[in-house]
Amino acid sequence: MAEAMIAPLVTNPNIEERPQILVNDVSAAAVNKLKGNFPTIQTHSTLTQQSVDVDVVVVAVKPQNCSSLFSTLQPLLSDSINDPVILSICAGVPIWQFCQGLSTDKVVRTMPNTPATIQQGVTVWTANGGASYDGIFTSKEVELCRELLKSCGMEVQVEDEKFIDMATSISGSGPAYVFLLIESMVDTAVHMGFSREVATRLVLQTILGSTLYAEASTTLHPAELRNSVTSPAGTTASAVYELERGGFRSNVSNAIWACYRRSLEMGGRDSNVGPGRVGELPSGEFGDMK
Ligand SMILES: NC(=O)C1=CN([C@@H]2O[C@H](COP(=O)(O)OP(=O)(O)OC[C@H]3O[C@@H](n4cnc5c(N)ncnc54)[C@H](OP(=O)(O)O)[C@@H]3O)[C@@H](O)[C@H]2O)C=CC1
Ligand SMILES: O=C(O)[C@@H]1CCC=N1
Repeated sequence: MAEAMIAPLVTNPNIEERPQILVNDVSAAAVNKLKGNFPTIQTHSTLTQQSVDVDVVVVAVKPQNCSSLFSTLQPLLSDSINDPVILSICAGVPIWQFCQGLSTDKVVRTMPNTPATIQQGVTVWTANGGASYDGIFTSKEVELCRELLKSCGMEVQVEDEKFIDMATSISGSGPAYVFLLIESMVDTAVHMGFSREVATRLVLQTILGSTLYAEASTTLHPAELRNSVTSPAGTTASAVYELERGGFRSNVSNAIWACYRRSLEMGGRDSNVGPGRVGELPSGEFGDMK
């Protein structure tokens, strides 16, 4: 995911002042791949003081690697001359764990997605403190984070951390649901006899065109757009009947709830939530997240 966020910073022609990017990754293969794709960035396989004397430290390790990263990063941060903002993209890991592990309050939690690679991502984010972050960050620091996230596409700032776990299940993991739909449609078209190339073109343009059409028709409910495709006694009605019979809507909904539960679970929270479950949805107010 870090690579998806670096790409627009290096390649977006609309960025006037390119930031200096230092990347640290314990995986030599990951470092080599990044260096190969983006020769202008600096890469290191061990963290150095130089890596943290920056404005923003983006933490993009897997959630299960956070505590080991914290033990290496914390001493460097306490010696840092810059007191950088820590911007996490880690699914599930709550802000308080970063504050505790890194001895800083300057933590921004985000949930980006991979279309960032082509500046078509959406990132949901919040700064520690929510609406009252101003005792923790300067407005310049918050705006710097916003600019960084904007380079990846759309950014949506939320005031309550609970929305980050929810966004993980919609926009963070969402591209995988769409890619699975693409794969299913293409494979069926190939099964029918289309070449893979034509099948892929038909499916991608159908999804892209439908998305742009829905975006241009915000006064219409998606059901109205669907109804306008569905001729009486026609082909679409037969397809939609089978999708509904197979539980399409509830499958999508169950998948999203499962994703959300996993995000809560990874943050050590009560994850027995959702339809038919007894757990309470997180209230999510800052200070109430532990
Ligand atoms: N993939 C996605 O679409 C999205 C991912 N995220 C979040 O982004 C984070 C990264 O996910 P993803 O990019 O898929 O994972 P990857 O495993 O591809 O990337 C993480 C990289 O961090 C390296 N690493 C592990 N420990 C350390 C350490 N202590 N210091 C430096 N580098 C380290 C890993 O090396 P090694 O492989 O050797 O462990 C790996 O190269 C996760 O927290 C995830 O929740 C958020 C939104 C979307
Ligand atoms: O699968 C994951 O855990 C990460 C977080 C959101 C998308 N990918």
